[in-house]
Amino acid sequence: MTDKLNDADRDMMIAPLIENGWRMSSDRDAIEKTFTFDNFVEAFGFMSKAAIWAEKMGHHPEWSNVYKTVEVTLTTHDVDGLSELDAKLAAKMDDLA
Ligand SMILES: C[C@H](O)[C@H](O)[C@H]1CNC2=NC(N)=NC(=O)C2=N1
Repeated sequence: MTDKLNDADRDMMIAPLIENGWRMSSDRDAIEKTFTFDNFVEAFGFMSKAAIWAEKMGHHPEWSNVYKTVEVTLTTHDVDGLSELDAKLAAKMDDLA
């Protein structure tokens, strides 16, 4: 099982994501990002591609979609907080968007 990130890991893996539009959740150990696309088809296309990666990784986002906006929250339920898997999935989502 993956471990919860320590402070040094957070500086290395989470800080760059924060620079790139991710934010810390205000109420739990999770990161969040709002992705905005040109239209619904682009938003849903992003979700389809991200879903395939998530399944491949065995690590799944909490997310919702309204028209061209996708709200994403990443955390690792197994450790009740952020793990390396969240950092990896966040970086992959940034690549796909
Ligand atoms: C057995 C399976 O790999 C686990 O239940 C995975 C599935 N996807 C998951 N996704 C997330 N976000 N957190 C988890 O702890 C988690 N656990």
